Amino acid sequence: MPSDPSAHPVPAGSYATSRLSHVPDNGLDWATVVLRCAQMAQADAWAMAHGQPGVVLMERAGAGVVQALTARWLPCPVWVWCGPGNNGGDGWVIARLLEAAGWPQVSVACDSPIESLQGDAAHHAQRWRQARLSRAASADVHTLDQALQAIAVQRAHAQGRSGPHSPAVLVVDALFGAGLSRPLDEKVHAALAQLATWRTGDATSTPGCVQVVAVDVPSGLHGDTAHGLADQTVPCPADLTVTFMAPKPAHMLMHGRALMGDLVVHDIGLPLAALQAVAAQAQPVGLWRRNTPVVWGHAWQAPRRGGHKYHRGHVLVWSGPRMPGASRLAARAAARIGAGLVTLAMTRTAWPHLAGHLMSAMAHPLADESADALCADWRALLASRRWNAIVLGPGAMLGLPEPQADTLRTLVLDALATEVPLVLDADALMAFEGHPQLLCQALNDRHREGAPPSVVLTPHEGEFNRLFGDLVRAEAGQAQATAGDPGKFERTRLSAAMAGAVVLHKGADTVLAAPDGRVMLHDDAPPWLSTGGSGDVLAGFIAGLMAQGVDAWHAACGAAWVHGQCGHRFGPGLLADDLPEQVPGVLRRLWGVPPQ
Ligand SMILES: NC(=O)C1=CN([C@@H]2O[C@H](COP(=O)(O)OP(=O)(O)OC[C@H]3O[C@@H](n4cnc5c(N)ncnc54)[C@H](OP(=O)(O)O)[C@@H]3O)[C@@H](O)[C@H]2O)[C@H](O)CC1
Ligand SMILES: [K+]
Repeated sequence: MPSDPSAHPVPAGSYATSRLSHVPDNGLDWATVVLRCAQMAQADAWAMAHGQPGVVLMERAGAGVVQALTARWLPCPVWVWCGPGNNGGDGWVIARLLEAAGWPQVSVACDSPIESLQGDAAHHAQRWRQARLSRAASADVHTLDQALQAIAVQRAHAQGRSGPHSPAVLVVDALFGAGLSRPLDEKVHAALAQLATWRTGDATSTPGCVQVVAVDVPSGLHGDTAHGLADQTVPCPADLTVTFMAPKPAHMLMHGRALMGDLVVHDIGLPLAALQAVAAQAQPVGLWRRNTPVVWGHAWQAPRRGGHKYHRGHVLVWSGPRMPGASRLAARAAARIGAGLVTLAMTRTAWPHLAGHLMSAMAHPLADESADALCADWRALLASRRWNAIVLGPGAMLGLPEPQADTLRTLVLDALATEVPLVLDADALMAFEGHPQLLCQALNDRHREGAPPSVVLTPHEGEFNRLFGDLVRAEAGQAQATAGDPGKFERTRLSAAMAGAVVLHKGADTVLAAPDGRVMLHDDAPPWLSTGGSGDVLAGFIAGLMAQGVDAWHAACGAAWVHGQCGHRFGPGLLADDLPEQVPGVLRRLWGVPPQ
């Protein structure tokens, strides 16, 4: 046995979604979770308490960065900037392993004296020093100021000779990672900002002449929020970021992702038991998950032989007078995903123009001579039969009796007064702009503590901010006085808790949250989905699933997944109208139905 525990063989291996093929029964796997920084530290602590020394984990972390880095760049001058904690510890490993791999010019900058370092970082700083001394090389450590001066010179000398795989200087940012506890001080921020300027290129240098590898996260970015602390700017984006075991929220949220460059999630060998221990501590709501069929498939089954259309539920879709296309998209989506029957409720004036366009869906005309008449007819329709789900919002407002928002608010509150599962989208949410408490009150009146939620709200970022912005800021501000923006995960979680409803916060990084604290990330939205009407289809998918008896949470997660898959299947040129037509192929694959 080698005497140094960190000299154990390092299992290689980057993050691979192929691990999904052997997930255990509860679906918990490193590849399906998003861990907050504190949870990652818990997993590390568990592993250390169960026989995996911290220095070994650090060795594997550093080796993972070197593996990703050497796969991308040819040997070139490297500066490793080490911070005072374990992020810096990874940096010392990286410097040593790069030199061991034969990289000729590796320099280290650290503003903390080596003697002041603690624990695993101190161990690896000493190992770096010994490795240097054993080769009779200088073990000088530079300050960040000295590093900046040297990089300026190296960069100037290399003008015109750098390329994408051989920058004039490669900087490894190992200053701060998961332990960032306060905003960067001015000097460090300025050094990173200078690096960012060189990286993007300026009057005297070409872009890519200086490139950056971030260890865990670009320094200054908080892993949980994807922002700097107290809303400080994150000074220097990376070309490559290597994090460990599982992505953190910042790696998955769009504005964090944009700062990461290429992302590698490296397996440092923490066992599944460490994750299970963290999950146990996160009960009763569990860990934040990534949206895959593994986590909702059990709640939604293929239609059975012998079933009939009434088993598959009846969806009622509110159709506004002037934008009937939106509600028709939602109706078709609900039917395609399996609802047995779909009815569109529309004003009598719109009825002749619209009813002829409906084939499988039914239409129900409502009086529209006044807001009172319309609302009375709507209430009568709500009470007239056993609806299994309602969609209200797509194209809902334009053309309603004035004041339009007041009329729509009444229609929404009437629907909320029933017990029918409900999707509130677009206009139905915006009708409550300036009155979020009114919506939250009605939602909470219907939501029974301990019962599964029965309403899904589907705002995009703009709608979310207009509806919940102030409430969430106030709530988050009370919890964390100086932390700044709590990030999309936390904002969505807070809104769901306040509303007593599932909130599906749309975007390329859709975050879903339930009132009990469950949080899910849907990070698989292809760019083709950003087209008019795409959200209307999503609302229809959710209602179509709820009509079949799927609870609001699993319906929202399942619908988001189907929506993404439909986008992938169609690809470029997608119109929202195309999405429902992709559902048969998506479901065929999901359920393993053999091709025709
Ligand atoms: N499984 C894994 O993910 C592994 C991760 N590893 C690496 O470890 C870091 C996290 O290490 P940690 O020591 O917890 O944190 P940092 O190195 O990021 O920073 C902590 C030290 O920095 C000080 N600090 C924090 N913010 C600032 C600031 N703005 N300015 C100056 N100094 C700051 C902090 O001081 P305190 O006063 O708050 O104590 C600490 O001294 C993770 O990111 C990975 O890179 C491991 O290698 C193992 C496996
Ligand atoms: K870093």
